[in-house]
Amino acid sequence: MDAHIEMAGSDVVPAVGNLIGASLHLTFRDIYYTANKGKNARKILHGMSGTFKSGHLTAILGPSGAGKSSLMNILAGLRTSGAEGQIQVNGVDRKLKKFRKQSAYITQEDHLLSNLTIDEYIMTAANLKLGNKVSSSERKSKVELVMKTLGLTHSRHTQIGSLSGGECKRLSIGLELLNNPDILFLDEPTSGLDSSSSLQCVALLRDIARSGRTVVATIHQPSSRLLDYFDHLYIVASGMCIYQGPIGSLVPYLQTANLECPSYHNPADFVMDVACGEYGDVLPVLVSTIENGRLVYQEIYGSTSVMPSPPPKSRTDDATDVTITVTGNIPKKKKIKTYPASFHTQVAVLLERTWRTMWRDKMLTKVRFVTHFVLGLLVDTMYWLGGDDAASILNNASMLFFNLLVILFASTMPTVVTFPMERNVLLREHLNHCYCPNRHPQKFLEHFNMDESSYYWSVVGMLVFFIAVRVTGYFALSFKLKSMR
Ligand SMILES: Nc1ncnc2c1ncn2[C@@H]1O[C@H](COP(=O)(O)OP(=O)(O)OP(=O)(O)O)[C@@H](O)[C@H]1O
Repeated sequence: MDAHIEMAGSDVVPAVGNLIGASLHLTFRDIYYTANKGKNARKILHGMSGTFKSGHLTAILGPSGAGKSSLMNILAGLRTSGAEGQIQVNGVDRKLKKFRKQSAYITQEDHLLSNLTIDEYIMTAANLKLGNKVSSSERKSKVELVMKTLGLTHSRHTQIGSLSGGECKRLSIGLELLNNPDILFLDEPTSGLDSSSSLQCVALLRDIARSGRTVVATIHQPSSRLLDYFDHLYIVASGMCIYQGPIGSLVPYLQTANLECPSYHNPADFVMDVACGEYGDVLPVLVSTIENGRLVYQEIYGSTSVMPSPPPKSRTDDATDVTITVTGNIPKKKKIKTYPASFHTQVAVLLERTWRTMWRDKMLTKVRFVTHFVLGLLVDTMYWLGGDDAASILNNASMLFFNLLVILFASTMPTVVTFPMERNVLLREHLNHCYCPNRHPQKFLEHFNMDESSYYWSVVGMLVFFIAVRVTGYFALSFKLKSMR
């Protein structure tokens, strides 16, 4: 381990120890996933099972297009339509609403506002996620702890735009750690990082797992050094599980199917080649040996053991396609308070954040000033002396209407146009019940059967409509002015 990693490790372990997570074991059984409906339906996952234990860092490994992200999205509750199967937390069927509070999902790309410093970013997130019930001093100490945990204390006053890829990734992880999730899902946390930063990031994840959390990460082509940090390996090929168990047992397991990993060869590279079919059609053998993830390959005994079996009776949960078990009386629905921070706190915190980003983004602010000034001049020329005459009362009304339109569109347009880019951020925040627990952007698009291209077309349509309203308004007004003269 190089000096860089050791520094991160020694910084991280005691600090993470203070952020203890409840032990939640995640078990899933017979997960099927079909993308799209009707003619375009495509089966992606074929009855996968598995178990991810708390205190373990699990890697989901597999070639591109094998179904890693699909599986993780289903387990995280991000994807529900088209998915079937049973998902349990500590042997009890997953309740999606509760599970979203217990888990966090960190996407591959870091969607961070570049103008804020680490300090400001974490404090803003703490104010929103921890809410008013946690005192200001407690919030501050939690922020300090998270920064120390992630080794970000030294760069606390650096703006996000100037951070390295590794620091951005650690910040994304830190933001999710604030509300102390018990299960952490990470989609390709090492993508775009150099080997040293990747090791540092995975070492951090292992320390987080050691504090009693379940940490699951999809990973692409890990080096053998990186692989050593993981406790548990779950290998996916063509939507099925071909191995589940400790890293050290992978090579002996492959030997049972007459697949000999060459000496000094990275087992991860070898198993990827196997998964891609370079060693013949061995996938059915491997899938049936491990029973598509129902079994865990044991390192010590060189054998497989059966996962704890979930109870059989089930009905379909209305929020998901995943089945849930019915036992005894159904408890009365409790009203769950979705926002930790009050409405006023949210408004105040977000206004402050917006003000900071606007103030620091001088270029955008100048462009906005110029745009409004030019628009103001245009409106002025169009309605010049319109209000002097009582007969022009209609012009006054139309000017007020026009101004309202400008204010409305000018303020909503940036949000509307950047919505697809922001979608992942919203999605993540949605999962953590941060700001918008009931507004699921992906669901919103699915509901209206919209993909991103149709979304863009609707934005273009709105723009055309806006321009048409303005042009007709202008001609109608000049015609009216002429007829009045
Ligand atoms: N909505 C969809 N419609 C059609 N095909 C889909 C859809 N979603 C996923 N797929 C397909 O399912 C397969 C698995 O996708 P997934 O993103 O889970 O793979 P992956 O293992 O995570 O790949 P990568 O490592 O490249 O991200 C891919 O072939 C993908 O094209």
